[in-house]
Amino acid sequence: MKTLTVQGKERSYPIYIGNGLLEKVPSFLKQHHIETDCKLMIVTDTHVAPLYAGKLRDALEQAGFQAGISVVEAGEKSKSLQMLEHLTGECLKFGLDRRSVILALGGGVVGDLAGFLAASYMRGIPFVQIPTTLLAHDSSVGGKVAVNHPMGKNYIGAFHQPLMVVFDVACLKTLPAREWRSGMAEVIKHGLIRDASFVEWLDEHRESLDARDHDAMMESVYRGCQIKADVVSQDERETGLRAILNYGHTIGHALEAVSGYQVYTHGEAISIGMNGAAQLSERLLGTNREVIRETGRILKSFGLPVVCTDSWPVASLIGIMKRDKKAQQGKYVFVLARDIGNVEIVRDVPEEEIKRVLQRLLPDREMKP
Ligand SMILES: NC(=O)c1ccc[n+]([C@@H]2O[C@H](COP(=O)([O-])OP(=O)(O)OC[C@H]3O[C@@H](n4cnc5c(N)ncnc54)[C@H](O)[C@@H]3O)[C@@H](O)[C@H]2O)c1
Ligand SMILES: O=C(O)C(=O)C[C@@H](O)[C@H](O)[C@H](O)COP(=O)(O)O
Ligand SMILES: [Zn+2]
Repeated sequence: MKTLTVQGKERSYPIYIGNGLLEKVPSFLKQHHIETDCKLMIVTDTHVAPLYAGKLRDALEQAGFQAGISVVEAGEKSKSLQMLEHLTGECLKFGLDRRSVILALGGGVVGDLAGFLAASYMRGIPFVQIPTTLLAHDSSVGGKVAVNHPMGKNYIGAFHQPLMVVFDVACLKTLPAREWRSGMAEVIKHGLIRDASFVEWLDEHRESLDARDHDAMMESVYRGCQIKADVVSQDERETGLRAILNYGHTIGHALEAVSGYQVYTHGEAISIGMNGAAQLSERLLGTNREVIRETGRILKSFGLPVVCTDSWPVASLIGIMKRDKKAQQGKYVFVLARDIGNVEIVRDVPEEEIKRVLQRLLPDREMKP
């Protein structure tokens, strides 16, 4: 097992990464002074529940804990206020109090939703992130928890750091291929924003990663989490540096929202968004063409899309980007690439430049005005 630490302003917490860690959750809880008289609620989704919820509950019950299970429909649609209200009712019925702990067992959807439940239940109770997707190496670390609003992604949320993150890489073996690839987008993102040698490593280990070789999974999750933890430890609440973790997200979030969360996975949208951001970088920072080519090449080599096959109205995309959380006084803020492994935050990006790049990402001219 490997361990990383996220240094928070008020509190630090560990990220445990290893094989077969689900069974160890009870002992991790006890190490963190969660005693068996604290009620637990496992929040999970309809795909993950039959695979891992029983196993986790059995381990907890054997150790003397009392744990309920709440299952939400798999998919982004569950990141909603309605689902939050439903889960709050489940917790009340099960008798959770302020000493209780929520266990988020699943991908980023469950992590964001159950994390926000923990942030708001009785004004805040502890929670543990137990990620089961590759992408959740990103979402489980850093304490951004949220649900979506009909007008866009993650508009209703909080910063609420978990008690710990327990990443059992064995869970990744059952992940559908498309979700594996989607997770690779955020792994690659971590390399692109901070560590060119990690991008090289990913490139060299593509075959073992595609085969989900244990050592390759461990290394990619470890290095991805390490970069995320390092950034979050320096800027927990996104007052500056942390915004670099949003590379590809200004366009990516707009694509997810415009398509009603039905067409792209988060990682696919972010992949297209990173290609768009790389292209903007050439225009606005004079970044070398080779960086743009390399960005597209590495994403494509992991089976990720870099352009849209469906067409979306540019005006709608622009409208959503205007409401991006990084935007200030109506000005677009983008994370742009100087080089592989080196990005910067650029304020006041001209709308014409964004439109120009969108034209290159979209297939059908008729839909573009
Ligand atoms: N909070 C953050 O910092 C942060 C960071 C990145 C992404 N996110 C959010 O994360 C969400 C995307 O997360 P995701 O890609 O994990 O999606 P997800 O949670 O929807 O999981 C993807 C799919 O895989 C299934 N699944 C999960 N684990 C499985 C397993 N081990 N075996 C088989 N199937 C499994 C799920 O049921 C789902 O159908 C988005 O809402 C995104 O906005 C948040
Ligand atoms: O942790 C962060 O900070 C990130 O930006 C990580 C992103 O991968 C993630 O998708 C996050 O949820 C985006 O946050 P938002 O503030 O743009 O909604
Ligand atoms: Zn993301």
